[in-house]
Amino acid sequence: MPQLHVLNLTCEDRPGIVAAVTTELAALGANITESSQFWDRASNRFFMRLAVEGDDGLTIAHIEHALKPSIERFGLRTGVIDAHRRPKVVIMVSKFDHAMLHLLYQIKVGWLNAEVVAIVSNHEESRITAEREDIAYHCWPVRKDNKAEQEQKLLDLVRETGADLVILARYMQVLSDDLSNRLFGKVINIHHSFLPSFKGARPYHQAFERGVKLIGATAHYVTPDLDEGPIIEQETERVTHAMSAEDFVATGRDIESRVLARAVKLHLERRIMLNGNKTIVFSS
Ligand SMILES: Nc1nc2c(c(=O)[nH]1)N[C@@H](CN(C=O)c1ccc(C(=O)N[C@@H](CCC(=O)O)C(=O)O)cc1)CN2
Repeated sequence: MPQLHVLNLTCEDRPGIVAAVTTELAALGANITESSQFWDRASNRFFMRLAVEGDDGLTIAHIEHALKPSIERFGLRTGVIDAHRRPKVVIMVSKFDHAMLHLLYQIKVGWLNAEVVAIVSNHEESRITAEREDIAYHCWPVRKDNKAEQEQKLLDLVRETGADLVILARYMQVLSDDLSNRLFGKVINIHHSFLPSFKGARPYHQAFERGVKLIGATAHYVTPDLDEGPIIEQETERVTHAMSAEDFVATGRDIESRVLARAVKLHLERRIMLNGNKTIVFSS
């Protein structure tokens, strides 16, 4: 079966990067099936994503070895994954399970290529879903006096399962600075507002009180600063004066679910590259 790998690379921009990299891949007999690139003029940084198909003997090590000349010449930072490998994810949820259920459905129908290795919650509400789906469930209530202990359990779980991504699917606890930094780039949160508006808890009620005409949801990487992480995906929907805050909540559920699932798919397909506190998204 032909091997399919995804390659992300970045370096300071200068002429010759694409020619050099594609020549090295061609020498491996690899075929580039998709190519995306971006030059950030402000930082003079170059970013590229390549989908590379090769014969059944092609490995990540072969690709990394072939790119060594360009890595040295241009100072490339590279990431290579086997696109046939099924990424492992941990889903974290509190009481509202709509975004988690949507992820499980999108995995079930094959739209999202991922294996849920565990569901973690600070409440018992979703245990029945996990048992139905035959997924390990960890209920770790968080209080001020046990936060560090509970967060260490999450770090251990990520290490033991080899999870590639932690998804905060309406998990309503603020992760500590240490945990956020240690897992930076591996934790995606869905915030139930159109950031940067209405950060924090109860954004729909904030929006209702403000009298907005649009509400939305934002998927972002988690950083120590609440709701300030690099934005991956957003969507909005019109609301009216006749709608209550509860109507906002109901309208927002589907937006949150769609936005989070799209962000997770983009991440697992290595279509997102971090650029400072922003993201570059190489959509399909
Ligand atoms: N380090 C971070 N942790 C988390 C982030 C983040 O951006 N950085 N996002 C949140 C999710 N979230 C909004 O999207 C959010 C969650 C919780 C709160 C909050 O104020 N929680 C209270 C407790 C609430 C409760 O127990 O129900 C608190 O932690 O004191 C605000 C926003 C996930 N974590």
